[in-house]
Amino acid sequence: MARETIPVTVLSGTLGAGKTTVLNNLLNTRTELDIAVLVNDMGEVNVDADRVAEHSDISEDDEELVELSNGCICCELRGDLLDALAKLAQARDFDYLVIESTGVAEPLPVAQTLTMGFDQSDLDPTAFYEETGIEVMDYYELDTTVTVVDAHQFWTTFDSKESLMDGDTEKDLGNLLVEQIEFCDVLLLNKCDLVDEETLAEIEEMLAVLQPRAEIVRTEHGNVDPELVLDTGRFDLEEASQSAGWLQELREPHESAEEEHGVTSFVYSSRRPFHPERFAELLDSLPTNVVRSKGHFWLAGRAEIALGLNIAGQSIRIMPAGRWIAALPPEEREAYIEENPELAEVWDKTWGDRGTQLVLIGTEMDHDALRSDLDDATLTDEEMDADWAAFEDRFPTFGGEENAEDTTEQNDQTSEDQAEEIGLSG
Ligand SMILES: Nc1nc2c(ncn2[C@@H]2O[C@H](COP(=O)(O)OP(=O)(O)OP(=O)(O)O)[C@@H](O)[C@H]2O)c(=O)[nH]1
Repeated sequence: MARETIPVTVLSGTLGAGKTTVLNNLLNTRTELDIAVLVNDMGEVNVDADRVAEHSDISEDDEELVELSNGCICCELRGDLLDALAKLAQARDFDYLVIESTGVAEPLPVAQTLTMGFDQSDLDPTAFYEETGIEVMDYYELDTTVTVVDAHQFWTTFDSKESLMDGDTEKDLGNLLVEQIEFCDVLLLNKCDLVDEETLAEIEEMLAVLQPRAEIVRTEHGNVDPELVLDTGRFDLEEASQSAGWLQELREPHESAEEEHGVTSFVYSSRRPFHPERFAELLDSLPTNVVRSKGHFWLAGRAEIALGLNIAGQSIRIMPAGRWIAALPPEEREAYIEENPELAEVWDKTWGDRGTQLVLIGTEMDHDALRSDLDDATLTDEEMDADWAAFEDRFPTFGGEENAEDTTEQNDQTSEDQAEEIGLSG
């Protein structure tokens, strides 16, 4: 069967969710596809690759089993990933590639690496690429991104403050889980044998709100019908990047009806700034049934930039979310408003575009109580007239807050780099 490009499935999922088990199942299930495998492991010894070799027809000496160890393919090994795949495609004939990423990998950068290659990405070209000019997209096409979710650990992951080191970066487990859920085409809810029906239904409800686009499939011991994860043609970078539930909710806010298991989402909007101390206290004591929150907010005393909020389980991250249009030099501001006439509708005479928009997703949330708590954290009429700079402010400050450049877009992919975990309670 002659193909122009080799389709690729990427398996993500937190540590121990069952990625290797799924992979072994795929390799052992009779399919007419000749599958090559790339396994990424953080350690020096690629344990997962050993287990794939042990449990399938692919041997470790086989060129169709590629190991990338000692790092993560979503960060420091991105260039190595491109090289390894290009070399693999040159050396061997096969129909399909499955990549098992480490439990700490973020799926978006892996997908970007595979779809953009060296030419369009910020990666330094490797010697192999300089020499051959061969790009990974010449051979491959990302077909399906799959996230394996551990049903047994699901709620505990959100309740814990555990984090893992990925190289020099500390990654919070709740955050990783949410990122992996929010960026994928298929969600495998694995380890269903360990969880009762009620809990499974509750998790499924949450998954569907966090990621409305993905197909959700229950599995036990990674047993999945290959047709659901191989050659589905489901992947689309643009769609996948825009598919997170919180993003859709921000675009088209609606009060979601309570489902059977109480999972809901809503958008909180306000045109008053938060009082830094009261808002910090509120975040400190946020009920644990708020599982996810995302958006930007206006903090009194921060006239230049919007701050971004990223809550996943117990992890709260604050990052710069872009410069207020109102804080741009007059000429730029006017040019921007001219290009975006819809801004006129929300423009406030005094404060311009400053305001707050947050999506909250959770189980059995009391929307009215949360809205009222959030309202109470905004400035009172009296405080509106006070000196905002005098308020106690525990929120992080960011480089360039005085003269932030080119951040008119509410783009948290770049600002995630500057994200700070706020140790509000500590
Ligand atoms: N009870 C039960 N155990 C499972 C299931 N799926 C996997 N396991 C077990 O869970 C453990 C972790 O599974 P792996 O497949 O290694 O998970 P992984 O995601 O590859 O783990 P890392 O590579 O360490 O991130 C193994 O002991 C599996 O046998 C399941 O559906 N039910």
